[in-house]
Amino acid sequence: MEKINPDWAKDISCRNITIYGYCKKEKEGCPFKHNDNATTTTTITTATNDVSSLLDASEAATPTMASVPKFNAKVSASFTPMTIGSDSLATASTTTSATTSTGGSITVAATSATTVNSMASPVVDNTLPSNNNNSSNISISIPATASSSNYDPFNAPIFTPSSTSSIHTSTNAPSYPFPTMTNSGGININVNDENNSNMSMTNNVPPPMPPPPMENNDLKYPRIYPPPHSLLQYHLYAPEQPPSLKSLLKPNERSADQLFIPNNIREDLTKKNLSTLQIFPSSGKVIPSVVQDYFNLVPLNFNNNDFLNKTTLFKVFSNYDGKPYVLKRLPNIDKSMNPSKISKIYQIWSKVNCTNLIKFRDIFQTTKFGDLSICLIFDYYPNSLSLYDYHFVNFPKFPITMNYLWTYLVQLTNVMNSIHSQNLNIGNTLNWTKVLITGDPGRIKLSHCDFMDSLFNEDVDSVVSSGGSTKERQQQLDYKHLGQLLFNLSINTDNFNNNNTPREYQIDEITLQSIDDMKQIDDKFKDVLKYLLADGDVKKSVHDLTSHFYDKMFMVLESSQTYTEYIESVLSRELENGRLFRLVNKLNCIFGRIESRIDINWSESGTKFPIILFYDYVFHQVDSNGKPIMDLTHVLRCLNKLDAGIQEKLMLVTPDELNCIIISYKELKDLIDSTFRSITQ
Ligand SMILES: Nc1ncnc2c1ncn2[C@@H]1O[C@H](COP(=O)(O)OP(=O)(O)OP(=O)(O)O)[C@@H](O)[C@H]1O
Repeated sequence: MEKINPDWAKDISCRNITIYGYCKKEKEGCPFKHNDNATTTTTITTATNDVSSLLDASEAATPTMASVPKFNAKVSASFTPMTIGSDSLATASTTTSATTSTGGSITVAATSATTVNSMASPVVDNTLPSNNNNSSNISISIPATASSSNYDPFNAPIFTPSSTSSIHTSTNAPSYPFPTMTNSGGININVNDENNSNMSMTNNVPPPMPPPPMENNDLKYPRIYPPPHSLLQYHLYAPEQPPSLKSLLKPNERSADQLFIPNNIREDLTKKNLSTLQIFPSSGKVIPSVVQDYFNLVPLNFNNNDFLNKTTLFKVFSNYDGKPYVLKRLPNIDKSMNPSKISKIYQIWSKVNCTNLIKFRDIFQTTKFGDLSICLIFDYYPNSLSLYDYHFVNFPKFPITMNYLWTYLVQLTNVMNSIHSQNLNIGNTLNWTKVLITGDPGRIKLSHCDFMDSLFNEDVDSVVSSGGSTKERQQQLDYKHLGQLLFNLSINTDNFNNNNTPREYQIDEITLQSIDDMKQIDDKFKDVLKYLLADGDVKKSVHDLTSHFYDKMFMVLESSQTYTEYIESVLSRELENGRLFRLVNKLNCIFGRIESRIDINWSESGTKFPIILFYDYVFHQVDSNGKPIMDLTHVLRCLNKLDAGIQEKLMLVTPDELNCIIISYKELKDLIDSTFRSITQ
């Protein structure tokens, strides 16, 4: 070790004080200055090889945070391997093996020259004295208060997003289709706007909502939901290639878009997520903010222009399990309704489990809407459209083909079978506004059964009466309702080409002749319609019904399975994302922690130092001019090798290129795993 000149050392603050808050060798004759703890600007001299003092000091008591300089990863361990013949490679190759880590397998090579401990170099001032070439005097500014560690997120001022978009103040902005009323928050909601009562929603994604006119400007919530800046930009993803380029690809080649989820599926799922997460500026008066166990009410049937007195649908979140549900409110309930009837309805209907029926979850009475309402809770299927909207209203319209008709028939037979087997009936809710399309290919769910009838008209015991003639008659009527629905869809297939409102025929308007007259559907389907709509004493059954189209059930099964396999293959492309995300999370959890700044294990001679170098090697690559490089292939390759824990070795070099570590991915993986485990225990 070089002898230290006490004359100049006495004016220089001891590095151990800076790093650890005290110096073990102070009483043993350490020549550096020790009585200057209060200063916030320190000078470190690195002209010595005093690594041992650094190590010794670490064995003592825990230093205080305030005296510890901030570790700056950016200036510590970023290295890009240079081309052969460059200076740095020459430096690296002339290194001599000096120390070995505790694991025994991590080789640290160090030059005879002394290095600055980058762990202890927070804010570099670059005020290097020009008269001393061998030593690096670096001025370090330590903030008087460690701002990051003192930050208290709970006491920080609340951020209230606000938008300056002119749309908020525009007097021409369309208003809500709700009754005019003023609430405590100053929201003025206007119902009588004819232009807006038919608010069209492509794929049922509500457009960004324009704000209601404000009475005062003190409102603290964002006025557009979702805020425009949070809408995803789909075009940022790999666009599909034109067919001409696609055909040039060899069988083993892939274009960028083929490596990811197809754009249409991603867009669809993203829109669904967006709808699920959408919130509404509830003031607590017009729409209550909490109803029983449910909160964040967002109206779903925007066309409802008698908001207070009609049945209303809301998307809600459950306070119990955090999932989204649909709350259907039946207003103005008779106060004399027996609560036991309500609970019986729940017991009966919640038992029905069928993939083609939206699950009924809960029922309760509430006065939160200003009257006595009954609320029914169902599963929520974002962006689902009724058959009517899907085929006749929404843009683009989907033409009704024979395949759609068979698919619908099979699925609706399935739901009818499930409901009848529980001794229940569907009722007249089996129509094209209550059957929802929830996905491809033509996946449908019945959204609602006749709860109203059960609640208001029937004796609740008749709802469960088994084999009773009333129930049987109602079940037989379900076949007619199914026939009516399918007939209405069939007869309006041509409606796709014109803009006429589709005509809805009542059961008694449908004749055998009108079925025969339909040119657009095949004879087999006509037979099914005739069976469903036939009058007479013959008792209809699901068994007899399916005998008319059992071969079509195979077709539906086939298309459903093919689609499932397609979706599985798409899913498998994204499989690695989760794995790599977990790995990146793991790395970020252990890297750059405040406590690691004072931990000797994370110092240049510590066992964890390879993690710092590896992190910079993966994410902070620079080119030979020091310019940052963004090479995702490099990142992916390194992370995959790390995850696999292969034996391949890599050389990690400190930014000053004076030290390097040769380590295998396997050793790195073990090191990262053990470090992660130690902080999660
Ligand atoms: N469970 C659900 N998940 C997602 N969206 C739904 C659900 N139920 C209904 N919707 C959406 O709400 C729209 C309106 O549904 P529905 O016709 O049942 O309500 P409504 O107009 O209040 O009914 P009613 O005719 O009883 O007044 C549907 O077309 C569908 O887009």
